[in-house]
Amino acid sequence: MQVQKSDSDGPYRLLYCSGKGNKWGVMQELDKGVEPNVGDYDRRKALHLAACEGCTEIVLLLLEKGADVNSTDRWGRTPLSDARSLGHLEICKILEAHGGIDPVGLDSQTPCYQIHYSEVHMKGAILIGEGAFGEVYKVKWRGTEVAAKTIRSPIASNETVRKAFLKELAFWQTLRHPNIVQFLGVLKDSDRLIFLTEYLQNGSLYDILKKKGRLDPVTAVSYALDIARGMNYLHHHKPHAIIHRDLTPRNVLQDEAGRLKVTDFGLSKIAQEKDVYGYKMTGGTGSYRYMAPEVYRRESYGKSVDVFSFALIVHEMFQGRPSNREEPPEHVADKRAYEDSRPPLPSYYPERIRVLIKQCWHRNPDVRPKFEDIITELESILESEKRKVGIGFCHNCVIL
Ligand SMILES: Nc1ncnc2c1ncn2[C@@H]1O[C@H](COP(=O)(O)OP(=O)(O)OP(=O)(O)O)[C@@H](O)[C@H]1O
Repeated sequence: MQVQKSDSDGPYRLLYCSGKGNKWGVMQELDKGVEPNVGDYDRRKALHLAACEGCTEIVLLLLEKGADVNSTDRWGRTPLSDARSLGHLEICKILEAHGGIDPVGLDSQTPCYQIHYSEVHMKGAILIGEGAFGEVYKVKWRGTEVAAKTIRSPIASNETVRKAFLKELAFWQTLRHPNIVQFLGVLKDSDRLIFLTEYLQNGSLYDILKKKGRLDPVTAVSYALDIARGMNYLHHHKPHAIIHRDLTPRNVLQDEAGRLKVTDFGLSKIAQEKDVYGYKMTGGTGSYRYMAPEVYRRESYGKSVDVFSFALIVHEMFQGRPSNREEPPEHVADKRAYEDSRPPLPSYYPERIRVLIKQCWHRNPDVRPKFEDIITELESILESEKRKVGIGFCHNCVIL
C-alpha cells in the first residue's frame, strides 16, 4: 500500500501555500528550515507555483530567500515560462530582473505549443488505451516517455470541431498543478490531430480499482484528496472557473509516485456538441454513472456537478467497484435524476466519509460543499484514519 504524504507534511506545505498565495504559511515553512528549492515529483518548485498563480508577494519572498529563478520542471519550464504563458506581466518583470530566462520560449500568439512531428518517435508507439475520441499511445519525445492522444479523423477532419478542440487544448496548456495531467503540445505537420500529455504509467483509477478492488481507508482518502485538490484548482481558475463535466475514474490517472491527476477536462463539452457538428461519439463513455441529476435532466448547472461525480468516485473507492454495475448506465442516471436513488452506504464506510458523500451527492446542487471545504474535511479524516492504522499496527505487532 502506498501512503502519500499530505500537504500538511514538510515541503509539500511550502508548495501548497506558495500556490495559494498564503504568505504567512510560506514564511512559517521557510522559518522551519524547509528549503525554498524543494520540488514535487514533477520537479515543480514553490517559485513555479507562485509564478503560475500570479502571487507576486510570494515570488518576491521566495527570491529573497534564495529560490532558484531558473529552476526547471520535468518539462523544462522555468517560473518565467509559467508567468509568461499565463500573462502575469509584473511577475515576468521581477523574474527577468533576477536573471530569469524562458527556455521554452512559448510564443504567446501561438494558441497551442507546437511540437514538430519529427521530434516524436511515432513508429515505436505502443497502444495504451482507447477512449471516445481516439487511441492513446506511449511514445518518446525528446527522450521522455509521453502519451500521444490521437483524435479520430471524423472528428479531427471537421474544421469547426478541430478549432474547438485546439481552443480547449490551448486552455489546458495554461494549467499547472500537481494534481492535473500536464499538457505538452500539439503535433505540427500531422494530418491527424494528435496532442501530447505527460505519461502516467500506473494508468487510470478505473484500472487500479479493477485490479485491487476496495481500497483501504487511508489510501482511499489520500486519493480523494488528490482529486479534490486538482478539482479545486480547476474551479478556482481565473478569469473563468473550469468545470470538468466528465469526472470519472477513467479520467483520473496515477503517476509512478502514486499521486492521482485529473485529465480530459473540457473535452467532454465538445463531445456533447456532436449533434451540431454531425459526428457521433463511439462506444459508451460510462459517464452516465457519474452524471449529476441536473445534467441528466438538461437543466442549467454549475461547478457542483463535479462534486456530485466526485462523491460517486469516493464511494467506488471504498466499495471497489461501481454501484449498479449490472444496470445500463443510462438507467442508473435516470433513477438518480428522477427517483433520487443513490448507492447504499454500508457500515464499513467511516462515518465521516458517509456524511461527506451524502453532502456531495445531495439532490440540491446548492447544498453540495465546495472542493475547498471538502479538502479541509478530508485532511482531517486522513489524520484520524492514519492514527487508527497506527493503533492497529501496534496491536498486530503484539499478536505476532
Ligand atoms: N496520459 C496518460 N498516461 C497513461 N495512460 C493514459 C493517459 N491518457 C490516457 N491513458 C490511458 O488510455 C485510456 C484511454 O484514455 P482516453 O482519455 O482516450 O479515454 P477514457 O478517458 O478512457 O474514455 P473517454 O474518452 O470516454 O473519457 C485511459 O483509460 C488510460 O488507461
